[in-house]
Amino acid sequence: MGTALVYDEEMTKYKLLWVDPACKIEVPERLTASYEALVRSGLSGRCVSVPARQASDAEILLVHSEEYLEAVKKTPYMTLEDLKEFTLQYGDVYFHPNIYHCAKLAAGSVLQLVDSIMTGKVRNGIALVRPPGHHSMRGAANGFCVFNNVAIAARYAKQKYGVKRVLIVDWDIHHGQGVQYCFEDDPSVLYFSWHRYEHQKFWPHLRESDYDSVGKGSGAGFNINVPWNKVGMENSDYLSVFCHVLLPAAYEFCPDLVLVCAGFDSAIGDPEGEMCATPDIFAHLTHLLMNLAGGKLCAALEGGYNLTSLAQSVCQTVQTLLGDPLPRLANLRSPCISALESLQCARSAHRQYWSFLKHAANPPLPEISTKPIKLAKEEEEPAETAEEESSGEAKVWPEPPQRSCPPVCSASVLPDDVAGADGLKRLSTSGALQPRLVNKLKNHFTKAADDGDAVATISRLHTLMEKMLTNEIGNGLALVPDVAAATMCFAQDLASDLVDRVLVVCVGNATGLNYVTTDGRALVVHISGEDGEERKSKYYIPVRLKQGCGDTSGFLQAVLGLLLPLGYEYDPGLVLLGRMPESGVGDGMWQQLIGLLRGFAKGHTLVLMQANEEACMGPTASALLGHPAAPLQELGAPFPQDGDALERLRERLQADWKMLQTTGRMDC
Ligand SMILES: CC(O)(O)NCCCCN
Ligand SMILES: [Zn+2]
Repeated sequence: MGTALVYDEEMTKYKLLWVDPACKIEVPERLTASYEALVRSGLSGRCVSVPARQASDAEILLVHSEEYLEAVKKTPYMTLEDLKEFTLQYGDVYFHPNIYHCAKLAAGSVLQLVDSIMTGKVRNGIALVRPPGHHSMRGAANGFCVFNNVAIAARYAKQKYGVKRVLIVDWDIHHGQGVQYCFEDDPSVLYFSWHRYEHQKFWPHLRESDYDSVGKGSGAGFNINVPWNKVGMENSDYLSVFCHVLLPAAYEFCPDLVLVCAGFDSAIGDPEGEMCATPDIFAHLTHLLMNLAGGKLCAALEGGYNLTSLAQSVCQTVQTLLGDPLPRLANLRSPCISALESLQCARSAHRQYWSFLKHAANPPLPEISTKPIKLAKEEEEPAETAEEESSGEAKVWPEPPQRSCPPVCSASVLPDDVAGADGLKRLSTSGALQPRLVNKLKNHFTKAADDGDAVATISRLHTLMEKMLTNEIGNGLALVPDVAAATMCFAQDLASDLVDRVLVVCVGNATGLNYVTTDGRALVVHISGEDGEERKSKYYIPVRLKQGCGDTSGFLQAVLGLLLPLGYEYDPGLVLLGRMPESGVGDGMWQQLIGLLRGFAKGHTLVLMQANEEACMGPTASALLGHPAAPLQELGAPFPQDGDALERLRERLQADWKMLQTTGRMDC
């Protein structure tokens, strides 16, 4: 199934008609720059074009009051003076004779997206709209927003399609207080927002934007705020919050639909956010949400005021929605102290509501100051767009890397003709495999299995990997006689000769995985139900689930809170996933694991399975081909001792692995 793109140039036909420094950045060019970049890159041609439509009164009234709607209805007939007068009653927003029409189109566009996804016409999609929506409230416009496009879409999906649980992820750099107010007592909508806050010194200066606003009444726990108290946040800060807060909660919530308040003012170069995360981060943020809700993801444009980073970020998002391999995020740095404090505060505030946080450390939280706030300097003279910025140095960043389209045959089980015993000889004569390597492999393998099929296996694996690294195939699946032996020898000999770093993930009990990985050429994470070999090096990480890999919630916590952050920090050139016989891992969890691992190494994943596991071939190949993983059943809490052990392991490892940190010094 495809990716929908909703865009209508009518939504460019309104603009600021008077002087207002706070609103000058919200210009029609935001939409044209985004759309034209999608056209130029060929991405719009790969999407299913879905027409915009006007939201009806009834649909708008799902969120807004009648008096507010009636008031906005009058604006098309107002004089310029009346429009200015009308605007004064709201904050940082402007009206225009055509904005009511565009606001109905913006809201209706997101509803069109919801229809296309819920009726199975497409898998996912994005609506390029303005005016944005997430600040607008039941009875008020605010922050360039008139109708709350995403809040209306959430209510619409529940009413029309009986959707039980909606996840709203708001990666815009401003707090969508309109969305928070709409659902704060509603446990069927989980709202997650990060936002520039600077201890309330940044617009909209709301005390309820802080991390301790967790929702009210039966909605307690279903509102997650992560305030950024400093500017300059980077990719690693964003990914840490996804891995250690959003994703565990999102999977535990188990949504039927994911809506994204896709604001790109959180990207580098944006005058509002002043953050340093690069446009390719949105490829990963999108990817990390795409295995939820069976892939039903609907993104709606919110903010984004640097036309260059906005357009690049939109393209990165759409290209991921289309299923293309992700760019590698090179040299992630450690999350900064301020980000770790925000992460820690959000986790502590939600500890009582989420089982994944049950065993999280619980240090005392800093006092939230009650003294009156001094507005940040830009409140007097708001920042100009990055292009026009004369004073400050204009931010520069590298063009996001090219992302090759996935090769046609993206998952491949090598035909047997390569498997012949002479396979290796051919490889060695072809020079593909240095003779010394042949001997090394042979003596490794001959111990493990009889000479014939061992050699055959090696040649098969090598061919698969070669094809991957030349991008002839995206990823691969190999059935081998002995997964443990194949994985071991592959990691130590085969792969490390062809890529600089191999992430090896072993699932299930296995003996003899005696990895000696001290040089960092391979990072081995072994998730099993038994005690692995004790940790010899930073690069061998046994993760033990006392309940075994069949315990999906424990397994998922290990994947989200350990494996993902490790993988991002390690940044492998290849991922090797070995499924040991009788691993006990469920198909759904197995598909989620493959889906998430595709985010590394530009999707180059090689899966090794025991030859006799035909039953698992289908689900594995489906996941390798990028089909969304089957939604997991509602997750119970991880078994106490596993939850606790995983938290203790994470705390022990964070000295070596910065992306595992979740606490800063609490001196804020
Ligand atoms: C949609 C949005 O979140 O980007 N609006 C930002 C309004 C800023 C007003 N100072
Ligand atoms: Zn914003």
